[in-house]
Amino acid sequence: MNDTSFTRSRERPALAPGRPHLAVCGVRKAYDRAVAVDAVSFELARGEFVTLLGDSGCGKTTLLRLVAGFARPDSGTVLRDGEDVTGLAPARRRMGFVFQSYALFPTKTVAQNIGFALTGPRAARERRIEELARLVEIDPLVGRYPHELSGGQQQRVALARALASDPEFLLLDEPMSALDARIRVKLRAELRALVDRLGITTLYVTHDQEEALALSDRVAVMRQGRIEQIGSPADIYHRPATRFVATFIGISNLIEGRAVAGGVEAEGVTWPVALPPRTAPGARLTALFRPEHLGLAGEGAGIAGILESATFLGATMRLGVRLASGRRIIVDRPSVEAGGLWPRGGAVVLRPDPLRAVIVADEPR
Ligand SMILES: Nc1ncnc2c1ncn2[C@@H]1O[C@H](COP(=O)(O)OP(=O)(O)OP(=O)(O)O)[C@@H](O)[C@H]1O
Repeated sequence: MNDTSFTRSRERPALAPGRPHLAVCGVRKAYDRAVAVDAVSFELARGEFVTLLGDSGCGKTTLLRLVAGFARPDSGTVLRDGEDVTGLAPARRRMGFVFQSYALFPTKTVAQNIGFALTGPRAARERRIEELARLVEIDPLVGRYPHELSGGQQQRVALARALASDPEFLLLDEPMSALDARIRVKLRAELRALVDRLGITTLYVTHDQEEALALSDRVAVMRQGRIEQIGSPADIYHRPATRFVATFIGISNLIEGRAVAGGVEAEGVTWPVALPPRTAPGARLTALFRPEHLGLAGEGAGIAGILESATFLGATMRLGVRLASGRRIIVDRPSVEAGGLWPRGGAVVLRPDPLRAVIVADEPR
């Protein structure tokens, strides 16, 4: 989006360092048949981009609506700069919203949609609409009606409308889900650059793990109304706390076995991994090996198997290895490695990287 000069109309008070811009404290919301959000707590630092990620029905939208003020929690509080805003109307929270289903007004032009909530003298409103249209790169289209726009263009208008009130926060609920993959990737990069430039604190909802990892400073993985883990994309991917998070994000080889010196014994071999402190010998554990955490060789020391499948994915080869126990392990190797030649049906050995594997808990602690 355009790098136009976009200045905030109000000065922000200086904050004590470390005070969260937004804090959600023990928020719960139940409907007749379901607890949609259950004792959720998290914080957003000023300017931070946090994504709520989870399957359909896990409570993402409800949580966003509670933050926005469209729904009231049964218990818990929402704090903005330390001030309790739980009872405040949405319009008074200094938050802008973009929802997947937040349809534009069909009988209003782009300019009228963007300026819908603007007040003040006409000339100032028109200047502001122009500025916002330039910001999201729809300035040539301001005279059009929504049905004359592509899906991506409509979401740009929705974004400009959300920014019109100069919000401190942007809340977005699956804003890209109606768009095709190429537009989605382009628009999300632009969105991130835009909120960074404006210094807006952003809470984003998606069920798309790739989108969450690509966009966010931190990702909150939700399951059944709770946040199961919140952390940087690298943390969530490389150090998932639970089995659920490990399987929800990326591809995982989960090895269940018993603690022995140097790792976990399973499938008749020892899988090298650092054990948590004070692990009792013989304790049941689950180790996670991502596909790229496993080296592969034609012979030598390692875990023996048969190469069953090899799929060319461009940068990587995805290899399926069958162990003597019958267990199938997925391995990703750079496709340039070994000349990219992996004979199917041949004997191979797996070489797990002990520095990369982690132990995951069955349930959140
Ligand atoms: N207004 C409502 N009345 C009754 N139950 C509701 C209401 N809104 C949500 N729920 C229930 O609360 C739970 C969480 O719903 P929510 O829409 O927050 O999930 P979600 O993670 O956003 O799902 P999706 O990705 O499908 O939008 C679901 O079981 C849902 O059926």
